[in-house]
Amino acid sequence: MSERPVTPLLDQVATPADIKQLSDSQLVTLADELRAETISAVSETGGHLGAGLGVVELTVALHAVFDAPRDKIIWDVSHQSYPHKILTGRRDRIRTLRQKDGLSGFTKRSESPYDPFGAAHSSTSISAALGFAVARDLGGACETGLGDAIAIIGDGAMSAGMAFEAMNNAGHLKKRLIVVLNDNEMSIAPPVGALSSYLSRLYAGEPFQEFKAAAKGAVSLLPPPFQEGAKRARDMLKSMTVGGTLFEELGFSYVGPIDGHDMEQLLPVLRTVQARASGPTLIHVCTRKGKGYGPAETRRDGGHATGKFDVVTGEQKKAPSNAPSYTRVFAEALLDHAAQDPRICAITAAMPDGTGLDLFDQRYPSRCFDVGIAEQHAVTFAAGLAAAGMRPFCALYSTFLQRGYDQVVHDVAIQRLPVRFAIDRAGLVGADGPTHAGAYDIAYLANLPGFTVMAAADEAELKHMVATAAVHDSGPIAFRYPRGEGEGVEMPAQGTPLEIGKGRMIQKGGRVALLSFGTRLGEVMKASEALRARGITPSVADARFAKPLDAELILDLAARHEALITIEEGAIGGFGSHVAQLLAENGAFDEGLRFRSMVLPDIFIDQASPADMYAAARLNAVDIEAKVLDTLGIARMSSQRA
Ligand SMILES: Cc1ncc(C[n+]2csc(CCOP(=O)(O)OP(=O)(O)O)c2C)c(N)n1
Ligand SMILES: CC(=O)[C@@H](O)[C@H](O)COP(=O)(O)O
Ligand SMILES: [Mg+2]
Repeated sequence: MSERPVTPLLDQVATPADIKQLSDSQLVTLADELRAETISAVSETGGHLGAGLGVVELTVALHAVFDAPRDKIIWDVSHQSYPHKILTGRRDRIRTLRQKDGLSGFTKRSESPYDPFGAAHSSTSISAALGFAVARDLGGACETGLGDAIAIIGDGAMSAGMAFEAMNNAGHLKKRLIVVLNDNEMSIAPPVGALSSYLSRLYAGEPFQEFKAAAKGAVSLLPPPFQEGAKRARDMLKSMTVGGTLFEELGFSYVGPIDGHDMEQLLPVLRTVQARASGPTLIHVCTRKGKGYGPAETRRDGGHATGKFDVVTGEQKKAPSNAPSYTRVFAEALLDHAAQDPRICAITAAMPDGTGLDLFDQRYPSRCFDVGIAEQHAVTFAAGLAAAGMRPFCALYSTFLQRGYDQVVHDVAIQRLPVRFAIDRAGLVGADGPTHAGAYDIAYLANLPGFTVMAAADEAELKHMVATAAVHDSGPIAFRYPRGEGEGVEMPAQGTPLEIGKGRMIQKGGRVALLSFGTRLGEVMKASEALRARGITPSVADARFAKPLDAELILDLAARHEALITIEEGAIGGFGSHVAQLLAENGAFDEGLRFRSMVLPDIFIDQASPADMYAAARLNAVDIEAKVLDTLGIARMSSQRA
């Protein structure tokens, strides 16, 4: 395959209207070209590859049959939306995907009228589509008009409670709503759970071929209300879905399963549903993640996400690094503790590899739980385990823990249950952008009575924090750490539990104290070096705890310096706010202390490299240096940034 594919039909498609001019056989060719273009683009940008490749035919078929943007095509998670972007006027920018100032890796309302609803967290599509459908029937207004609402949701995303809340409501409201269940038998990792087994049973040994043969007369293959009476249809449906499906019980007409890579099945089924559906309809489409690109198809994760790669060999182009990732440090530290303590168990919500718990699962499968995309359940399940004397580590990305917040408050904190929250991807994560930023956990956890909240300054600290959490039985405890590699510091042979609520002095200086919480400590030290060259040696401390605060350390810093500046990788309302409260309550401002708090700005920062995102957030060394100079009232003649 050449790096820049030859794409004569794709070249004719500026918008979906052009697709409607093509014959069915041309649509098959268009799909091939679209697949090649997707592979080529992602090879240059990196990103989510496998899911998009799995829906190439479905994307073409949807745009051929439905009338976007009037009809609302809503991609769940939307990591599979790159082919959709190529067909909807964004092909000229597709090679900017996930880059600074480029296209988002997800659907985004501000990016295109063909993205009626933004996403990146899973299982929201059916709810959103139902909202559009109900608004349409209530006479709502939208610039592009309101037609059909079509949610495309994966089998992994379908396992989340929110999808079922939406199905439950949709089945009750009985509005015309189309759900395409894209079943590739994959989440990021192989899917888990009873629903996954159920879906497999729905098509185990099922008659794709028979369906294909008969698909041209698809009306006769479809269930009421699409077609009454055709014996052949009834017989076929019987063999496809013995005894009615769960979806039918929820009030949906169920169509399928069909082969989602076969236009001869997709097009007639979508056309028939488009022409005849009157209520909620679920089309069960079977696809393969990574379809049509060998290196993706053969990967364990179906090529879910990739760095830049060589199209011909599939080889990734990422430069190797010597520092261990924070995730790995966490995972290995937890294994050490689990070896000593059979009460330790681990929970992930569909991210075993991303959280490092795949290692735990290999070593201690009976104590490791992948609960699927179900963060709410993960938290309360962990609470139950804790209440019964286990020592659960609930390992979630900061951004996904947001979904389990009521459970954190109601099931964990109020009951003072010792659930250990290992919060990965804390801070800005780079190419996934604002939907995945771990920006809020400090604020939303440190405000909870009885919660202990830590942030690791480096990978050695992380090891100590895992040890701290392992023995902390008096209430909930969280420790946060970022995506990516550590600082390359020397590692202790084993972690040592930290004294709860005690920070550490890193360097003693004068005039200004820099109080860091988390991995900005490296930038703080760089800023300190730059300031030293200007004749200012700041004191530097690592707070380690946002809750409980080290009041003694902080008040002492306040008493001994003209200025105190906090730095954290979190939104307003977090560590700095707690420090401000402490200082105010203790009269530190009355004594004339100049206090500044460096936090993530009150905006959603678009995707870029983490360093660029931190530059946008003004949290890099140069910004810390500038803040010190401003705070001390020193002119910044040679500062690097105005
Ligand atoms: C709430 C939430 N939890 C976890 C994730 C991480 N995540 C992104 S895609 C994905 C797997 C989705 O599987 P599926 O819906 O089957 O789509 P596929 O990739 O197989 O097409 C997961 C777990 C997420 N985006 N949102
Ligand atoms: C779409 C999604 O939510 C995940 O695939 C996410 O992009 C993974 O992020 P990491 O690469 O940080 O594991
Ligand atoms: Mg899937």
